[in-house]
Amino acid sequence: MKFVEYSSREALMTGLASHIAQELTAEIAETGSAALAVPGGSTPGPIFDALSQVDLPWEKVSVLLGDERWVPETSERSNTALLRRRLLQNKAARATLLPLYAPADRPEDRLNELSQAIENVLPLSVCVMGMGADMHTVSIFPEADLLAEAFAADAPVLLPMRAPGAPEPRITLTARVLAGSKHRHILITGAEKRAALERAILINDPMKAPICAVLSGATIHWAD
Ligand SMILES: O=C1O[C@H](COP(=O)(O)O)[C@@H](O)[C@H](O)[C@H]1O
Repeated sequence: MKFVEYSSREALMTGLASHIAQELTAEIAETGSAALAVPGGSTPGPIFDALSQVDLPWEKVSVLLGDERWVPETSERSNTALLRRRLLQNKAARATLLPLYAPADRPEDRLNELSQAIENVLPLSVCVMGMGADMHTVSIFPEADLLAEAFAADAPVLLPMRAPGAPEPRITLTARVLAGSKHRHILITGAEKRAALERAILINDPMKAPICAVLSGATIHWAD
């Protein structure tokens, strides 16, 4: 695990966006295509804005979320809507979105079809993850119903997830897929999340602090 501290949030967002762009460029040069997984929530918007302007062969890039709230894109809680609004714009409009939501009452109803499209692009080239102050990452929350399943070595690509800290059902990539990505980045801002990360490192138990499952080999990017 590597920890990088930036002088400001702006420096973090532009620095990490340029790092991601370099990794995608190298992957496309080597294999002809790339898959980028990104977080939702309130933190990554400025990285999406910066990335959307980067000159890349975006038509060779598949983009997916690490997790989604099971709500339609018309909801203000939709991570997919955020992605469409901030990342899949400008030059990055040519990228292919692999959806984590399809209209249905429950994630279980669409899990197979959503998983199949993702299976085709594994391993992920670049995976950026966020973290909540409760130490969850993607939608793997402490006390979630399928917590142990999300950490299994033979876990499926996607799992539905329900947790006390999440107001709606979720769908999430599992730890196996996240840890299997070629490049892994964790994006956190502010003193509260830094303290939560330090607590997680001390706890060192993914069942209590899910972020622990993806720390090994990852670079943590932080600014106050
Ligand atoms: O619910 C979620 O939370 C985490 C953290 O979000 P933030 O608003 O604190 O940045 C996010 O990484 C995840 O993708 C999202 O679904």
